Formats: sequence, C-alpha cells, structure tokens
Amino acid sequence: MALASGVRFAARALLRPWALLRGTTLGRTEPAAGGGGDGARRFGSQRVLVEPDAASGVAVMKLRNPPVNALSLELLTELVISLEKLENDKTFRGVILTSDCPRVFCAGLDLTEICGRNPAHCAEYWKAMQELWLRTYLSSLVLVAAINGACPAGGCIIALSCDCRVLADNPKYRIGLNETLLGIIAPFWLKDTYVNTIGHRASEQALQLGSLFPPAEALQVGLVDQVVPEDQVQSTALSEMARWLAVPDHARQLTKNMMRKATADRLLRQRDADTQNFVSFVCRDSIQKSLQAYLEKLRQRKG
Ligand SMILES: CCCC/C=C/CC(=O)SCCNC(=O)CCNC(=O)[C@H](O)C(C)(C)COP(=O)(O)OP(=O)(O)OC[C@H]1O[C@@H](n2cnc3c(N)ncnc32)[C@H](O)[C@@H]1OP(=O)(O)O
Repeated sequence: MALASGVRFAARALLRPWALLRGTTLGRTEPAAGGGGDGARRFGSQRVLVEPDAASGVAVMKLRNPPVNALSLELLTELVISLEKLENDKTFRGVILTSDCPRVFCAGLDLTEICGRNPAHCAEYWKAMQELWLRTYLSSLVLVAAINGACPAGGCIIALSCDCRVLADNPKYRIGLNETLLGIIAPFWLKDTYVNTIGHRASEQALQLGSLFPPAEALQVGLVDQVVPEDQVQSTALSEMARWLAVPDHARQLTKNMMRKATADRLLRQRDADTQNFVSFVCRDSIQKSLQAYLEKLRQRKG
C-alpha cells in the first residue's frame, strides 16, 4: 500500500514540482501567512525554521543564525532536533536544507565555540558536530542542499551529507573544506565524506590546499550536482527532490545505507577517540593562536 501511494505521490510531484512549493514561502516574496497552505504549520526553533508541506511530504529547513549561520552549539542542537522530528513524522519523505541568511549557506564551525574555550566545552561542541553529521549522513529522508550562499568547511560537510547539492551560480559562493587555511585539519570522517563525493586524488589535493571552489569548478569536480541562477536554486532543489522521491522509499533507504554505513561506522567505532583527538588538537597553544589570528582577520575584513 505504502509503495503504491509512494509511486502515486511521485508521479504527481514529477509532473508538477511546483506542487511541492505549496505551503512554503519558497517561490513567494511576501512572508507566508501563519502556517502556509494545506494545514502546513511552520515549526522549528530560534535558529532553524522548518516549513513543512504535509501534502507533498517535503519540508524546507532554513538555517537562521545570522549573520553567517556559524554552527554554534545551539544551532547544531536545533538542527539535530528538527531533523529528528521530521524523521519521526512519517508524513515527511524529504527535506530541503537552505539558508535564511543572505549570501551565506553556512560559515562552518562557530570558531568562538573552540577559541579560548575549555576542553570540556570543546568536547561537548565536537560531539554535537559529530551528531549532526551522523544524523544527516545516515538520514532516512531525502536531503537536498539548496546552497544559496558561501559554503566553507563545516557548511560544506552539511551539504556533502545531503543526497544532492544545488548551488547558486554566484562566484562569491565558494564551497570546500578549507581547514588547512586556518592551520587546522579536517578529521577523518570529513575526509572520508569528501573522498566519497569527489574521489581520492581530488580530495587529497583540495584538502591540502584548503580549496574553496567557485560554482563552475565545484560542478566540474563533482562537489555539487547542479549550478543554477540564484533565483532558481529553490525550484531546482524541489525538482531534484521530486526525482529522488520517485523511487520507493524502502529501496532507496536500503541502498543509501549500503553506500554510507561503512563510513559512518568508522566514526561510531571511535567516536570518543575522535573527540579526544579534536580536543587535544584544538586546545594546543599553537592551534589556539592560529584560530584567534584567523578570527581576528575575519573581524577586520568587511563585506
Ligand atoms: C580542529 C579540527 C576542526 C576541523 C573542522 C573544521 C570545520 C570548520 O568549519 S572550521 C571554520 C571554517 N570557516 C571558515 O573559514 C569561514 C569563515 N568565514 C568566512 O569566510 C566569511 O565570514 C563568509 C564567506 C562565510 C561570509 O563573509 P561575509 O563577508 O558575508 O561576512 P563576514 O564579515 O566575514 O562575517 C560576519 C561576521 O561573522 C563572523 N564569522 C564569520 N565566519 C565565522 C565562523 N566560522 N565562526 C565565527 N564567526 C564567524 C565574522 O568574524 C564577522 O564577525 P563580526 O561581525 O563580529 O566582525
């Protein structure tokens, strides 16, 4: 029965991707009325706005932590809770992840969470980052990243954990794992996610150079799946979602798990060791100095 309804849904959505827009503010300029159409009711939290559309089974999840969606401990926690809520509600089959902040999808780790902070806080923070990655990377939902802004480091990892990525064609919106430029290194599970997406040689080079790819290069290296004009990112993400939802959930979910379980298990087997490695690394004086200098440089730049 579910399969039949799944197929029925998919046919309808494939014919009219815009049908998925119903009840969301996407594609509309004016703020949505209280709860959107079809009884859809916005929910979420201070830093994550969720616009569910029960009729389509698709929710739009917007990061709303101005000015740059830096992954604070609160944002990490609220993202995990919002995702878990949608996963536990069988009405929903897909989530589009996007930004409510102009020009930035997500600036990655909130560096103030690890600069000048004690080891206990750094450990708590890193566990929250691990949890978000595990939740998104292994999600039973279809996750489509509608990347409507800059997407460095931790932001790139969130996008890479999705099933596919649509990037706005703006040369300022660069994406990649740039940790080495901060004097730090990506942990193995970020490296693994990169390798699984763009291959070993491309990852080896991009990780060492801390490459931030402009849209055309990101597309060419396989870091994103589509590059479209900025005003088409959300509609393209919806069309992509319809394509993925055309597949019966059970078969797609088992296949996703077959492809990703080994990578996730590597972290699950050594999660405490990974946390300890992170804490001992970031709490080194030399690393703290490097991060402080980087933050200072950011604060001196403008625009
Ligand atoms: C040790 C192992 C860890 C391995 C994993 C690491 C993953 C990471 O995510 S490390 C963090 C890497 N992130 C970055 O390198 C991005 C840094 N930010 C930027 O490049 C730019 O801010 C931007 C391109 C994202 C946006 O540029 P825009 O000109 O629009 O805004 P800004 O004026 O630069 O920033 C506004 C405001 O926000 C502060 N800020 C920016 N990024 C961060 C951040 N990641 N953490 C904390 N704060 C950040 C920036 O300092 C400005 O603050 P003020 O308004 O107070 O000046």
